[in-house]
Amino acid sequence: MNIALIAHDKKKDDMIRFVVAYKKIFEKHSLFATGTTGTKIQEATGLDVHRFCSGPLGGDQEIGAYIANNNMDMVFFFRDPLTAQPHEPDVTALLRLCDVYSVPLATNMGTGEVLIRGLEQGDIDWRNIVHGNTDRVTEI
Ligand SMILES: O=C(CO)COP(=O)(O)O
Repeated sequence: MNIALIAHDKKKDDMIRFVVAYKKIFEKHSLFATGTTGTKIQEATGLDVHRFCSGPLGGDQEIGAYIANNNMDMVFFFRDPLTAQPHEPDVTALLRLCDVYSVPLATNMGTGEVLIRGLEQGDIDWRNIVHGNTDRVTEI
């Protein structure tokens, strides 16, 4: 599965702890992230993560394009609901695309726990049907 990992600054520590805790699951999948989040995950876990631009510089939109092209199966986007983001329209657009394409999305660690366990026990396997025989990007 292709998995996107994104965290606003005040949620980056949560994201690192989360990926460290579930490294054994994440390492079986292709990981994608916005720039700073991806760098921190790589440093903390040694996992291979494809990094897009930083969120405020277009990274959310790049991940949105993957979703629109059926190239992203799951999104972990740990948002900071208490801090205004300069790129709020991009954030909203990414969340919207998850809903448009029914891509499983966790916006906090609580839901993230459920989603990652669901992934491991096969609850997200229906995404393989959605893929069909389209040419999917699994790595760049
Ligand atoms: O701002 C972000 C998501 O909206 C995250 O971007 P970074 O991972 O580059 O900090």
